[in-house]
Amino acid sequence: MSLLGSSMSSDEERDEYPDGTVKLRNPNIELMDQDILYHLALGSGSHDLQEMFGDVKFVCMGGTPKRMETFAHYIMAEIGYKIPAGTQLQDISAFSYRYSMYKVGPVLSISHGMGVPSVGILLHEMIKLMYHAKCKDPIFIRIGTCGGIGVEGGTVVITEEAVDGLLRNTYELSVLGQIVHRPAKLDKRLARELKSLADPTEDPYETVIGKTMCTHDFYEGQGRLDGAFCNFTESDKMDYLNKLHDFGVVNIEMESTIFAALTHHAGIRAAVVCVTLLDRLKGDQVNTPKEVMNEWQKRPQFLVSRLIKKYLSLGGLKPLVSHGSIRSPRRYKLVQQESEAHE
Ligand SMILES: O=P(O)(O)O[C@@H]1C[C@H](O)[C@@H](CO)O1
Ligand SMILES: O=c1cc[nH]c(=O)[nH]1
Repeated sequence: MSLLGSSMSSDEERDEYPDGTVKLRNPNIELMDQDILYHLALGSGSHDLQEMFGDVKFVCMGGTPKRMETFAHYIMAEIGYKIPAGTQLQDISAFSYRYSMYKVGPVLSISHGMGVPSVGILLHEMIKLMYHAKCKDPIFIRIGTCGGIGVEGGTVVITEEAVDGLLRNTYELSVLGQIVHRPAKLDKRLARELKSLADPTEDPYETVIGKTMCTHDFYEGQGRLDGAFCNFTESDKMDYLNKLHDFGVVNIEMESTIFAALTHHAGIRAAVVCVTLLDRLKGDQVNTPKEVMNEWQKRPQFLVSRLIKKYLSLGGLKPLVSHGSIRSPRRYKLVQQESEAHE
């Protein structure tokens, strides 16, 4: 059985080796002398990727470098991970000038930029990185922001299903001039587990679970009246947003379909957790003060940290040391079996 369980039914093709390492659905890669992960400033020939990343269990992604640097420092304190005195967390991908990546023991924290193409390039390279590093059962989580539909600003939304602008549970792309569809499936059990980690008595905000619509544009694509162009009326917009609401869409963002589709295609468990910056049924402009929004952006991080600590069974108490002991896959396995026994 895989280390952290699996969302795939037995009749589906599993894209993992039996030991839980990530298998690529691309026969070309293993025939190459080396694989350059260009946008990460890493490569299988230039770096010992297994030594650098072999212990990774959680790959956390979000739009901005600042958010992911903040998350790296936050999770470091939460899991009690120590780096040598006098050193600092380094941006591993700094020289790509594209994405920022921080490693905190078993957790990677990476910025993905805005929109499907940007996160798509990163996902290809991160999935290949997991393969080259022989990571076992990594979990991918997007920690994002979004617009809410019928929920207040500051609400945390866990995606149960990602749909595109036509409300299809799929990621569509063109390959060699042909339209290809990939199911945009997230791990429902992981989503429910995240929801169970919300604390309705302690958290001064709501955490909900529902459908997420992923668009290719922030303005017209999300039915905003305040872009540089707009050919529809306020009433057209409200009809559309109400239709989304009736369909069960709780939030709109710009990465979830490809995030769900590529992780599913790679047999990787994944979740999307976003905070709403506004309720789109009440307006279009994001006008909440920056300090408030910065606070809100930490809310998905709190939830993801609870999940990571649950899997590492730390409760924020047991300190980890850099490398060495943290790499024991056996320990992770025992912890997971215990937590499954309690479900
Ligand atoms: O994770 P982030 O906050 O970047 O996600 C959303 C979707 C777009 O990338 C961006 C639009 O403001 O925010
Ligand atoms: O309304 C919003 C807010 C954040 N991100 C989005 O994609 N849409």
